Parts: sequence; structure tokens; C-alpha cells
Amino acid sequence: MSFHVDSEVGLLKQAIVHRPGLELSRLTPANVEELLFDDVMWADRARQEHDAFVVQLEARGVVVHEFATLLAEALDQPGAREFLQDRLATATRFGPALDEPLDELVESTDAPLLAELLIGGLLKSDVASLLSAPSLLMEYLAPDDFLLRPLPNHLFQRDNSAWVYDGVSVNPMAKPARQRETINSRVVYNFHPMFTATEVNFLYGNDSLAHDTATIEGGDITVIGNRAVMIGMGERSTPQGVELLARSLFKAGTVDTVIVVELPKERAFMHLDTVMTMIDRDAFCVYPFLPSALRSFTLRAVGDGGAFKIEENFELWSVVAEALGFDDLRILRTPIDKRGAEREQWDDGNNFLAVAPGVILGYERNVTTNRYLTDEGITVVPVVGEELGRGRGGPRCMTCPIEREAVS
Ligand SMILES: NC(=O)NCCC[C@H](N)C(=O)O
Repeated sequence: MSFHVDSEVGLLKQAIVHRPGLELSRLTPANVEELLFDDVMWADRARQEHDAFVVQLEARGVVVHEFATLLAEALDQPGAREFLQDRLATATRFGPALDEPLDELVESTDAPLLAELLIGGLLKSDVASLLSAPSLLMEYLAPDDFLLRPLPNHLFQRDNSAWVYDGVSVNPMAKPARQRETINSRVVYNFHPMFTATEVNFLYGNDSLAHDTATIEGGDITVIGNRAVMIGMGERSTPQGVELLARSLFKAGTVDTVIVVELPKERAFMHLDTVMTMIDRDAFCVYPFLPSALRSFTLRAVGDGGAFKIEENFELWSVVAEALGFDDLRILRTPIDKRGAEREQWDDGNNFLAVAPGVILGYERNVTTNRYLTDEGITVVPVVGEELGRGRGGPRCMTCPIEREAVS
């Protein structure tokens, strides 16, 4: 069976999530900001909330794969550890004295523990006994200092890989705190039997090139359907990254329209899915105070080699409607004052995960938005996210769909 995501709201059949592990216990007041969290977490409670989220998904028939398990299983496949060794030492750039100890650790650690360390981070003390040559860095670090930083944002599986129709982009991430996530995801997609049993069509990022500013993150990518994709461009996904993915999609022949929406470069607008999500075949939930002057562009394929032409749009929603073949869309903006809207948006009040057309999972705390959407005929399944939300991501951010039906 091969994987494909043919829409944003069609029946969700399979997804990858990450149950938060060791990495959450390693968030401290001193490192949260650098690790892109807003607070330290109560790790056990976050896990309970995540477990409840998975129960909700499974109750709706979604087959849920746990990322750390996939990673551990992939690490036991031939070639996986060598692949990792080649990329980890390069990625960490800790000096030649550490190449060997890191390689040895990768070679000799049991897969489940190695997966835990790759996500949870590696301390100086984890590798000290493996050191055979002098390392100034190791002298400099305290025993409890990180050699590999924890990756708490693996929780947000949406971002470091994204399926677009029948291909996947393993995304070069914008922020240093998240760049190593992509190496872990590449191990999964290139070595896990679930994926190697199929021929994975890599759209972007599955190479060892320096992607520099050509970054793109899944929170910006929405497979709206009908051979079209909408991509946010702002703090995380750059014009260069969007362009490279668009070229690859056009070349693959599965997409003929990419609608690019320019977002303000602010944390509150870090991804497209922080300000809008598609929640039904013809409906979007949109942050009510989204600046009306947002620019957008439509990229249309020209020929079959990846080339495209660009048009700047006067208005976004008519272009999206046209791409979907509708006369009109329902653009649902919660009637709420500015402060209320800002608070709910901060708490992922526009970040919904559809499991079927018009059936969405969202944080329960966004009561005004949830009530409004319910009145509009949408089924909102409430998700508890008192701890999870402190990482600034909601149900859509926490889920990487790998199989989803098209919408008729
Ligand atoms: N798609 C999303 O909006 N993902 C949430 C990412 C939150 C994470 N702390 C980050 O700053 O990247």
C-alpha cells in the first residue's frame, strides 16, 4: 500500500503522532525560549493529554502510528544507523574528536533507547566514557550540559514532514531548534519497512544539501484538494522553500495550482495553520482579525518540467474557491472582540484537525470559537491541551496525516 494525502478534510485513515517523552522533562526556564516553548511542562500530564488525544483519533477510525516507535523500528533496519552516523556528526559539528564517540553510540545503543536519546537529547555524560581523543568542547561542557539538544517540538509532527497528494516533503526547518527533527524523520521514511515496502515519492528535502534559506514547514502546507495546494509564506516557509516544493509538485504532475499566502513574520502567525484551517469541504476557520491586506500569489504549472507562472491575487478567497471549483466558500470568523480573538488564536483556536468533512478536533479551551463553529454545523470534538498547548501547537500541529481520502 502506498501513502497519500488527497485533501485536508477527507476521511483521515492514518497519521503519525509523537507521544512526548524524555525531552519534555528536559525543558527548563533557561532553555524553553530557545527550544520554542513558552513554558516548562508538567510532562506526565502532557502525556496523559496526548494519550486522550490519540484515543479520540482512534475512536474515529484513524490508525495512529507513534513516531518514537517508528524511529526505533527503522533504526534496526540494515543501513539505518550508518545513514544516521553520516548525518548526525555533520549536523552537530562538534569537532572530529566527537565523531567517533557519536558513531559508536549510534552503533551500539539499543534501538528504543537510541530513539529516545535522538528525541530527548544527549548529555555530555552520555558520551564521556566513549571519548578516545581530547575534545576541547567536552572539557568545556559541564557533565549535565547537552551535546545534542532535546527536540520537544517532535510533538508537532505536522511540521517536519508533510504529505502532499502521493508524495512527501521532509522539510528543511527554519529554526535551529528543529532542524535535527528532519534527520530523524528521514530515518523513518527511508528505512522503516512500512515505508520501504512502498516506493516513497520524495518531493523535497530528502537529500543532504545545505538548504540554507529554502525552508518549508508542514504547518504552512494545506492540501486543499482538486490538484491544488495552499502554502503559507512567512516566519518559517520562505519564498525559496515554497518555490522548490512547488516545482517538485508541478514536475510530479499531481498539482497544477499552488496558492501562496504571505503571513506576518511573527510568532503568533508562525504557520498558516495558526491563523486558518480548512474544516469542511467548502469551509475555513479563519482568525477574525487576520490583516485584510495579506498578499497572495497563485503559481500555475507551465509544461511538465516544474516551470510555473505567477499571478498576484487581489483577493484570496475567490482564488481558493475557484481552485476548488466552488462558487463560494464559507469563511468562518468567530464573532469575538479583539482581545478574545487574540487569546483564542494564541491557544490554537484556529488550529483544527479534520478527521472527516465537518468533523474536527480542537482544544476545548477555545469556547467561543468552538461554540460558533458548532452553531455553523461543524462537529467540534474537544481536546484537552492545558499542558500540550504550552508548546504553541494544537491538534493539527500534532498530527502528520499519511493517508487521507479525497473529498468528493
Ligand atoms: N504547525 C504548527 O503551528 N506547529 C506548532 C509549532 C510550535 C513549535 N513550538 C514551534 O515553534 O515550531
